Amino acid sequence: VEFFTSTDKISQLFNEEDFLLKTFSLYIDAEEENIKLMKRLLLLLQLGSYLDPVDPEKIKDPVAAYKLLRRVRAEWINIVDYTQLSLYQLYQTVLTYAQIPQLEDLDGAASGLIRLQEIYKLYPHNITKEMALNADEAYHVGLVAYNEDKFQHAFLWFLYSLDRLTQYSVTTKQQLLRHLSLSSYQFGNLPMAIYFGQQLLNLDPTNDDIKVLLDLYRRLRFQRTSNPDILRLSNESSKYETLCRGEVDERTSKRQRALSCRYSTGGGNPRLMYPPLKEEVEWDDPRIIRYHDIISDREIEILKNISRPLLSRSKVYQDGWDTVSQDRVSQSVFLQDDPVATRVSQRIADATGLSMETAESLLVQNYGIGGRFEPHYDALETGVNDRIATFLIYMSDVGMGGATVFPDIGVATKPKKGSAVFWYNLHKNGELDLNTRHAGCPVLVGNKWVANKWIHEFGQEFKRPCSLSEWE
Ligand SMILES: O=C(O)CCC(=O)C(=O)O
Ligand SMILES: [Fe+2]
Repeated sequence: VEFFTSTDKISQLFNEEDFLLKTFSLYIDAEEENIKLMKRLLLLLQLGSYLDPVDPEKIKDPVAAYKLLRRVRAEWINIVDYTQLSLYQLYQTVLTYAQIPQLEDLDGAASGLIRLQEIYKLYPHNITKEMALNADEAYHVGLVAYNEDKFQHAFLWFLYSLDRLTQYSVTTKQQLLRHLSLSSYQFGNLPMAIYFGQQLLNLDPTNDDIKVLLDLYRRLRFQRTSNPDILRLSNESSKYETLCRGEVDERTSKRQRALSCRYSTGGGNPRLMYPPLKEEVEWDDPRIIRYHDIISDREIEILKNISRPLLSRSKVYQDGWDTVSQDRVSQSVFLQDDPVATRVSQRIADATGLSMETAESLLVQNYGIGGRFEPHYDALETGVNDRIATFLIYMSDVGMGGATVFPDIGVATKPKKGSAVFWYNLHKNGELDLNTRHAGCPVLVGNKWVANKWIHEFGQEFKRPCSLSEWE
């Protein structure tokens, strides 16, 4: 199992740990019992050989020899049996089935922290407000950042680690100074690289490796002038990141405020008479509609419970393949033939007026540490029967972060439990609507559960007539 890509999986670790502790304790008790038995056996055998020692003289007697062979064999078979009683093998099997976080989980979780830091512009001490990392943990996060070529973030984590170094830390001051120097160099701040290199050399005058590096840095220093401030996080960021942080520009929010809200019965659909749908237009072009209270808390609980044991790492469609990607950190499952999913699907059909005949099964998703889905189109651009529309249901509120954002139009929709957003990915002429590019922002605090319904083109011919116009 993979843990870091689903907060729900991580919460299962509580049970897992409980199980591990209990079975370990049982195993020790059983082994203890076994050792007691073996000690008693040893005593008996020692006693037997004392009372009835092997007498070389007697061996000449064939009957005595026969008896001796029998006795020794019986005793040793007994010992072999006793030692095989050991539960070691069995316990090993239990351990191989136990779900212990892998190294990939630790690296993935660290990578999630770094992504949060990038998008929300956080310093290590902001991100670890409630719960401080110790020097070793911070060093690990720094190394992961370094390996991802995020040298400024790595530097800040190494500095944080240095600050927290104690006599109990496994990480050494030498390691940290070296990495502070290396990441400064990689980031292009040579004075800082030289400063930390020199500190290391003072501490460890025989370190030839750092002598060579220092020499290089000093020579480069005279050739290069760039001197970026490694201690300050830059203010530049993409539209996607700005939206994730909730910085919406004035024009967008004005236009958004001018949009409308209404109750709808889907043109007199009896299933929607009571209660009627609560529709809110979140954006006009492309039209993004929010449906409030489209799914009940009870239905949400059922969908989550069914999905929980079935979740696995989400993939992205790339060059004809579904592949695991850093761009999509979540776990998900397509729910087939589930009565609640079917009921929800019917409600989506009623709300949108579209046919669900060719739609995909409901996809339930849970995000992990820094869980996200980087900007993408839902349409797969396969040419035929593409994903004409998306119905995205929010099955949880999210403490902080986790908005769905559309960077090309500057719109962010916040998760609100029980509500959904709906939009067309394709124009009426079948072309991809380039403004529907969107992303799920990293989850900063809390759990994020969503369910997607991807609706396809076939079957919508009379429900959403196509157009020959270039403009629709
Ligand atoms: O989680 C979100 O807010 C967006 C999810 C999404 O875009 C998708 O699953 O295609
Ligand atoms: Fe999407």
